[in-house]
Amino acid sequence: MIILDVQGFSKAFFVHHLQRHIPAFNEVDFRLHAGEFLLVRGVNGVGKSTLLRCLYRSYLPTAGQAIYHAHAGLIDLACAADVDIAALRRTEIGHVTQFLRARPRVSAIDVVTEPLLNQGQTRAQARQIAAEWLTAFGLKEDIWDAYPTTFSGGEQQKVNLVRALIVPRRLLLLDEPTASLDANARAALVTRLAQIKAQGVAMIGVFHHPEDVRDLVDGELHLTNTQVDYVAN
Ligand SMILES: Nc1ncnc2c1ncn2[C@@H]1O[C@H](COP(=O)(O)OP(=O)(O)OP(=O)(O)O)[C@@H](O)[C@H]1O
Repeated sequence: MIILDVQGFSKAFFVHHLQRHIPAFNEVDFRLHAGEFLLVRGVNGVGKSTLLRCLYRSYLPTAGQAIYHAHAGLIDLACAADVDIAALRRTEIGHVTQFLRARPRVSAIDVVTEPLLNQGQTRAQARQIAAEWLTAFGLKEDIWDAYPTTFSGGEQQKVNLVRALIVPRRLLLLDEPTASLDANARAALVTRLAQIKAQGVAMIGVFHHPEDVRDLVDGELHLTNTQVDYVAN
C-alpha cells in the first residue's frame, strides 16, 4: 500500500538580507509504502531536516508534490490547506525531533498520556501504558510527575519520543531522534521502531548514527548539493 509519493520536491530559502535564494534540496523523488523505512543521508546543511519539515509542512516547499495517501483519500502535502494539515498531524503524521517543546507546569506523565486520553483511553489505562514506555526508555520513575522543563537533554528527548510513538501514526518523520540518548534508550527506540514498522507504519528518518537502524532500512535517499540519489536496499 502506497503511503507517500514524492516527485520533483524542492526547497530554496529566500534570504532577504542577501537578496537571493539558498537551495536546500532539489528535485527529490521517492515512493514510500506502508511499513517501509527510508533513511535520508547527506552531509551537514544538505537539506535533510528541511526535507522532513517540508513534508510535515512546517515549511512550504518551493516546487514539486508529495501525495500522501490518507485514510480519507489523496492529499498533496505541498499545497494542502493548513486545516487539513493540522488534522493529519493530529491523527496520521508524526514528526519527532531531538527537541522537546516542554510546556510549563505540565508533568512528564501528562505529556505522554495526552495522546492516549485524546484517543478515548481512561486515565488509568493511559498511565499504565505510559509507565511501560517510560520504563522501556529508562526515564526514572522519580521524575514522571515532575515538569520536563527542568529535565536534562536526554530526559527531555525520551519524553518527546514516548509522546510521539505511544499512539501509532501511519507516517513518522524522525529527525535525529537519538541525538542525546544513552545506549539503552537508543536500543529501546530501535526496538519500538521495529515493532511499529511491523504494524505498517512508514518512516522517513535522519540518524546521526545510521548503524543503529541498519536492520530497519528499506531504502536510502542520498541528498547531495548537486543531485539526489534514491537507492533501494
Ligand atoms: N529557516 C531558514 N532560513 C534560511 N536558510 C535555512 C533555513 N533553514 C535551513 N536553512 C538552510 O538550508 C540548508 C539545509 O539545512 P538543513 O538544516 O535542512 O540541513 P541538514 O542536512 O539537516 O544539516 P545537518 O546535518 O547539519 O543537521 C542549510 O544551508 C541551512 O542554512
